[in-house]
Amino acid sequence: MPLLALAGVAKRYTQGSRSHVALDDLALDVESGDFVAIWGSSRSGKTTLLRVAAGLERPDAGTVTYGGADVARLSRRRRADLLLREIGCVWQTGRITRGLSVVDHVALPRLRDVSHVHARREAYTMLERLSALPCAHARWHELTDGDRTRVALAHALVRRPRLLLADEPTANLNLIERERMLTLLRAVAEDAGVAVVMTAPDAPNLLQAHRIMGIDRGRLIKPRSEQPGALLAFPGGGRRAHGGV
Ligand SMILES: Nc1ncnc2c1ncn2[C@@H]1O[C@H](COP(=O)(O)OP(=O)(O)OP(=O)(O)O)[C@@H](O)[C@H]1O
Repeated sequence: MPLLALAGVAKRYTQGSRSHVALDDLALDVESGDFVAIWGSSRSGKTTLLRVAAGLERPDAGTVTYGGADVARLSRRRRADLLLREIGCVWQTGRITRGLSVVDHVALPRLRDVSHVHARREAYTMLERLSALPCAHARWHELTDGDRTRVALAHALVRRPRLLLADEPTANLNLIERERMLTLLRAVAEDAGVAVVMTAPDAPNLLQAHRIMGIDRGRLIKPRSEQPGALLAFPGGGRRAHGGV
Protein backbone atom coordinates (compact mmCIF):
# COMPACT_ATOMS: atom_id res chain seq x y z
CA MET A 1 0.00 0.00 0.00
CA PRO A 2 1.45 3.44 -0.90
CA LEU A 3 2.08 5.79 1.99
CA LEU A 4 0.44 8.64 0.08
CA ALA A 5 -2.17 8.15 -2.62
CA LEU A 6 -4.03 10.83 -4.54
CA ALA A 7 -6.84 9.57 -6.77
CA GLY A 8 -9.00 11.64 -9.11
CA VAL A 9 -8.06 14.80 -7.25
CA ALA A 10 -9.50 18.06 -8.55
CA LYS A 11 -9.23 21.55 -7.12
CA ARG A 12 -10.61 24.78 -8.52
CA TYR A 13 -10.31 28.32 -7.15
CA THR A 14 -12.93 30.93 -7.88
CA GLN A 15 -12.22 34.64 -7.64
CA GLY A 16 -15.17 36.80 -8.58
CA SER A 17 -16.43 35.59 -11.93
CA ARG A 18 -13.14 33.86 -12.81
CA SER A 19 -12.31 30.34 -11.93
CA HIS A 20 -8.90 28.61 -12.11
CA VAL A 21 -8.38 24.90 -12.35
CA ALA A 22 -5.48 24.17 -10.02
CA LEU A 23 -5.65 20.35 -10.05
CA ASP A 24 -7.46 18.19 -12.58
CA ASP A 25 -8.17 14.46 -12.19
CA LEU A 26 -4.78 13.95 -10.64
CA ALA A 27 -3.50 10.63 -9.36
CA LEU A 28 -0.22 9.92 -7.64
CA ASP A 29 1.01 7.04 -5.49
CA VAL A 30 4.12 7.48 -3.38
CA GLU A 31 5.75 4.69 -1.41
CA SER A 32 8.12 4.97 1.52
CA GLY A 33 11.67 5.48 0.22
CA ASP A 34 10.39 6.94 -3.07
CA PHE A 35 11.88 10.21 -4.34
CA VAL A 36 9.43 11.84 -6.75
CA ALA A 37 10.11 15.14 -8.51
CA ILE A 38 7.31 17.09 -10.20
CA TRP A 39 8.15 19.99 -12.44
CA GLY A 40 5.99 22.56 -14.12
CA SER A 41 5.79 26.22 -15.00
CA SER A 42 4.39 28.92 -12.78
CA ARG A 43 0.70 28.38 -11.85
CA SER A 44 0.73 24.81 -13.12
CA GLY A 45 -0.53 23.53 -9.77
CA LYS A 46 2.64 22.44 -7.97
CA THR A 47 2.02 24.18 -4.65
CA THR A 48 -1.64 23.21 -4.66
CA LEU A 49 -0.70 19.58 -5.21
CA LEU A 50 1.60 19.63 -2.17
CA ARG A 51 -0.93 21.52 -0.02
CA VAL A 52 -3.62 18.99 -0.88
CA ALA A 53 -1.19 16.11 -0.19
CA ALA A 54 -0.39 17.65 3.21
CA GLY A 55 -4.09 17.90 4.08
CA LEU A 56 -3.90 21.70 4.20
CA GLU A 57 -6.39 22.05 1.33
CA ARG A 58 -9.41 19.88 0.76
CA PRO A 59 -9.85 18.72 -2.84
CA ASP A 60 -13.19 19.46 -4.55
CA ALA A 61 -13.21 15.91 -5.88
CA GLY A 62 -11.17 12.76 -5.43
CA THR A 63 -9.39 11.38 -2.40
CA VAL A 64 -6.11 11.76 -0.61
CA THR A 65 -5.11 8.82 1.53
CA TYR A 66 -2.19 8.79 3.92
CA GLY A 67 -1.20 5.47 5.47
CA GLY A 68 -4.46 4.05 4.12
CA ALA A 69 -6.64 6.65 5.87
CA ASP A 70 -8.79 9.14 3.95
CA VAL A 71 -7.29 12.48 5.01
CA ALA A 72 -10.63 14.29 4.56
CA ARG A 73 -12.18 12.05 7.20
CA LEU A 74 -9.50 12.66 9.81
CA SER A 75 -10.28 15.02 12.66
CA ARG A 76 -8.66 18.45 12.57
CA ARG A 77 -6.58 17.38 15.56
CA ARG A 78 -5.28 14.24 13.84
CA ARG A 79 -4.39 16.26 10.73
CA ALA A 80 -2.48 18.77 12.87
CA ASP A 81 -0.75 15.89 14.61
CA LEU A 82 0.31 14.38 11.28
CA LEU A 83 1.84 17.70 10.25
CA LEU A 84 3.68 17.96 13.53
CA ARG A 85 5.01 14.42 13.65
CA GLU A 86 4.84 12.59 10.33
CA ILE A 87 4.64 15.01 7.43
CA GLY A 88 7.46 17.50 6.98
CA CYS A 89 6.84 20.42 4.62
CA VAL A 90 9.20 22.92 3.03
CA TRP A 91 7.33 25.91 1.60
CA GLN A 92 8.78 28.68 -0.53
CA THR A 93 7.25 31.23 1.80
CA GLY A 94 8.77 29.69 4.92
CA ARG A 95 10.49 31.90 7.49
CA ILE A 96 11.80 31.17 10.92
CA THR A 97 9.44 31.69 13.82
CA ARG A 98 9.52 35.32 14.93
CA GLY A 99 11.82 35.95 17.86
CA LEU A 100 13.53 32.58 17.71
CA SER A 101 17.08 31.76 16.71
CA VAL A 102 17.52 29.33 13.82
CA VAL A 103 18.38 26.49 16.18
CA ASP A 104 15.33 27.11 18.40
CA HIS A 105 13.10 27.34 15.32
CA VAL A 106 14.43 23.99 14.10
CA ALA A 107 13.94 22.49 17.57
CA LEU A 108 10.30 23.65 17.77
CA PRO A 109 8.57 20.58 16.28
CA ARG A 110 10.28 18.33 18.84
CA LEU A 111 9.18 20.22 21.94
CA ARG A 112 5.98 18.23 22.24
CA ASP A 113 7.91 15.02 22.65
CA VAL A 114 11.25 15.80 24.27
CA SER A 115 12.80 18.36 26.63
CA HIS A 116 14.05 21.71 25.37
CA VAL A 117 17.67 20.66 25.88
CA HIS A 118 17.13 17.44 23.96
CA ALA A 119 15.20 19.19 21.16
CA ARG A 120 18.01 21.72 20.74
CA ARG A 121 20.56 18.93 20.62
CA GLU A 122 18.57 17.26 17.85
CA ALA A 123 18.27 20.59 16.03
CA TYR A 124 22.04 21.11 16.12
CA THR A 125 22.58 17.57 14.82
CA MET A 126 20.12 18.12 11.97
CA LEU A 127 21.67 21.48 11.05
CA GLU A 128 25.09 19.82 11.03
CA ARG A 129 23.82 17.02 8.81
CA LEU A 130 22.54 19.61 6.33
CA SER A 131 25.82 21.59 6.47
CA ALA A 132 23.90 24.45 8.05
CA LEU A 133 25.53 24.51 11.48
CA PRO A 134 27.13 27.93 10.86
CA CYS A 135 23.57 29.32 10.51
CA ALA A 136 22.47 28.14 13.95
CA HIS A 137 22.66 31.60 15.51
CA ALA A 138 22.42 33.76 12.41
CA ARG A 139 19.55 36.19 11.85
CA TRP A 140 17.11 35.51 9.03
CA HIS A 141 18.33 38.43 6.91
CA GLU A 142 21.89 37.13 7.17
CA LEU A 143 21.02 33.80 5.56
CA THR A 144 21.56 33.08 1.88
CA ASP A 145 18.74 31.47 -0.12
CA GLY A 146 20.59 28.16 0.15
CA ASP A 147 20.86 28.55 3.94
CA ARG A 148 17.15 29.36 4.20
CA THR A 149 16.20 26.25 2.28
CA ARG A 150 18.50 24.11 4.43
CA VAL A 151 17.01 25.61 7.60
CA ALA A 152 13.48 24.92 6.33
CA LEU A 153 14.54 21.38 5.50
CA ALA A 154 16.07 20.93 8.96
CA HIS A 155 12.79 22.12 10.51
CA ALA A 156 10.90 19.58 8.37
CA LEU A 157 13.29 16.68 8.96
CA VAL A 158 13.91 17.10 12.69
CA ARG A 159 10.56 15.38 13.38
CA ARG A 160 11.81 12.35 11.42
CA PRO A 161 8.85 12.46 9.06
CA ARG A 162 7.55 9.56 7.02
CA LEU A 163 6.62 11.94 4.21
CA LEU A 164 8.53 15.02 3.06
CA LEU A 165 6.82 17.56 0.78
CA ALA A 166 9.20 20.20 -0.57
CA ASP A 167 8.00 23.06 -2.76
CA GLU A 168 10.75 24.14 -5.14
CA PRO A 169 13.63 23.44 -2.72
CA THR A 170 16.17 23.94 -5.52
CA ALA A 171 14.84 27.35 -6.57
CA ASN A 172 17.32 30.17 -6.07
CA LEU A 173 20.23 27.78 -5.60
CA ASN A 174 23.31 27.74 -7.77
CA LEU A 175 24.17 24.59 -9.70
CA ILE A 176 26.43 23.13 -7.03
CA GLU A 177 23.91 23.81 -4.26
CA ARG A 178 21.12 22.28 -6.36
CA GLU A 179 23.11 19.13 -6.88
CA ARG A 180 23.83 18.94 -3.15
CA MET A 181 20.16 19.49 -2.30
CA LEU A 182 19.05 16.72 -4.65
CA THR A 183 21.72 14.35 -3.30
CA LEU A 184 20.47 15.12 0.18
CA LEU A 185 16.81 14.53 -0.70
CA ARG A 186 17.72 11.26 -2.35
CA ALA A 187 19.61 10.20 0.79
CA VAL A 188 16.59 11.15 2.92
CA ALA A 189 14.50 8.81 0.78
CA GLU A 190 16.98 5.97 0.46
CA ASP A 191 18.70 6.00 3.85
CA ALA A 192 15.79 6.99 6.07
CA GLY A 193 12.99 5.47 3.98
CA VAL A 194 11.12 8.77 3.81
CA ALA A 195 8.68 9.27 0.94
CA VAL A 196 9.91 12.47 -0.71
CA VAL A 197 7.87 14.59 -3.12
CA MET A 198 9.46 17.77 -4.42
CA THR A 199 8.48 20.29 -7.07
CA ALA A 200 10.67 22.34 -9.38
CA PRO A 201 10.16 25.00 -12.04
CA ASP A 202 12.30 23.11 -14.55
CA ALA A 203 13.46 19.58 -15.20
CA PRO A 204 17.09 19.33 -16.25
CA ASN A 205 18.49 19.19 -12.75
CA LEU A 206 16.21 16.49 -11.42
CA LEU A 207 18.03 13.40 -12.59
CA GLN A 208 18.65 12.19 -9.05
CA ALA A 209 14.96 11.64 -8.43
CA HIS A 210 13.62 8.10 -8.76
CA ARG A 211 10.64 9.34 -10.76
CA ILE A 212 10.18 12.60 -12.61
CA MET A 213 6.81 13.91 -13.75
CA GLY A 214 5.55 17.10 -15.25
CA ILE A 215 2.46 19.04 -14.26
CA ASP A 216 0.54 21.28 -16.64
CA ARG A 217 -2.71 23.05 -15.77
CA GLY A 218 -3.16 20.74 -12.83
CA ARG A 219 -2.67 17.52 -14.78
CA LEU A 220 0.24 15.20 -14.22
CA ILE A 221 2.29 14.37 -17.29
CA LYS A 222 4.04 11.07 -17.19
CA PRO A 223 7.11 10.54 -19.38
CA ARG A 224 6.92 7.79 -21.97
CA SER A 225 9.62 6.00 -20.10
CA GLU A 226 10.30 6.49 -16.43
CA GLN A 227 14.04 6.46 -17.13
CA PRO A 228 15.42 9.88 -16.10
CA GLY A 229 16.58 10.71 -19.64
CA ALA A 230 13.00 10.45 -20.88
CA LEU A 231 12.06 13.69 -19.23
CA LEU A 232 14.18 15.60 -21.72
CA ALA A 233 11.53 14.83 -24.33
CA PHE A 234 8.92 16.54 -22.18
CA PRO A 235 8.70 20.23 -22.94
CA GLY A 236 5.85 20.83 -25.33
CA GLY A 237 5.71 17.23 -26.48
CA GLY A 238 4.84 15.21 -23.40
CA ARG A 239 2.11 12.62 -23.59
CA ARG A 240 -0.51 13.19 -20.94
CA ALA A 241 -1.32 10.46 -18.53
CA HIS A 242 -3.84 10.81 -15.78
CA GLY A 243 -3.14 8.81 -12.73
CA GLY A 244 -1.28 5.56 -12.50
CA VAL A 245 2.18 6.73 -11.65
N1 LIG B 1 -5.52 30.44 -2.62
C1 LIG B 1 -5.75 30.60 -3.94
N2 LIG B 1 -6.76 31.40 -4.35
C2 LIG B 1 -7.02 31.56 -5.67
N3 LIG B 1 -6.33 30.94 -6.65
C3 LIG B 1 -5.32 30.15 -6.30
C4 LIG B 1 -4.98 29.93 -4.93
N4 LIG B 1 -3.92 29.07 -4.88
C5 LIG B 1 -3.62 28.77 -6.17
N5 LIG B 1 -4.45 29.42 -7.01
C6 LIG B 1 -4.45 29.32 -8.48
O1 LIG B 1 -4.30 27.95 -8.83
C7 LIG B 1 -3.39 27.80 -9.91
C8 LIG B 1 -2.23 26.92 -9.49
O2 LIG B 1 -1.47 27.61 -8.48
P1 LIG B 1 -0.20 26.96 -7.75
O3 LIG B 1 0.27 27.97 -6.75
O4 LIG B 1 -0.57 25.62 -7.24
O5 LIG B 1 0.81 26.82 -8.94
P2 LIG B 1 2.41 26.65 -8.90
O6 LIG B 1 2.74 25.72 -10.00
O7 LIG B 1 2.86 26.28 -7.53
O8 LIG B 1 2.90 28.11 -9.26
P3 LIG B 1 4.27 28.85 -8.81
O9 LIG B 1 5.40 28.07 -9.44
O10 LIG B 1 4.10 30.22 -9.43
O11 LIG B 1 4.32 28.86 -7.32
C9 LIG B 1 -2.98 29.20 -10.32
O12 LIG B 1 -3.82 29.61 -11.37
C10 LIG B 1 -3.23 30.01 -9.08
O13 LIG B 1 -3.51 31.36 -9.39
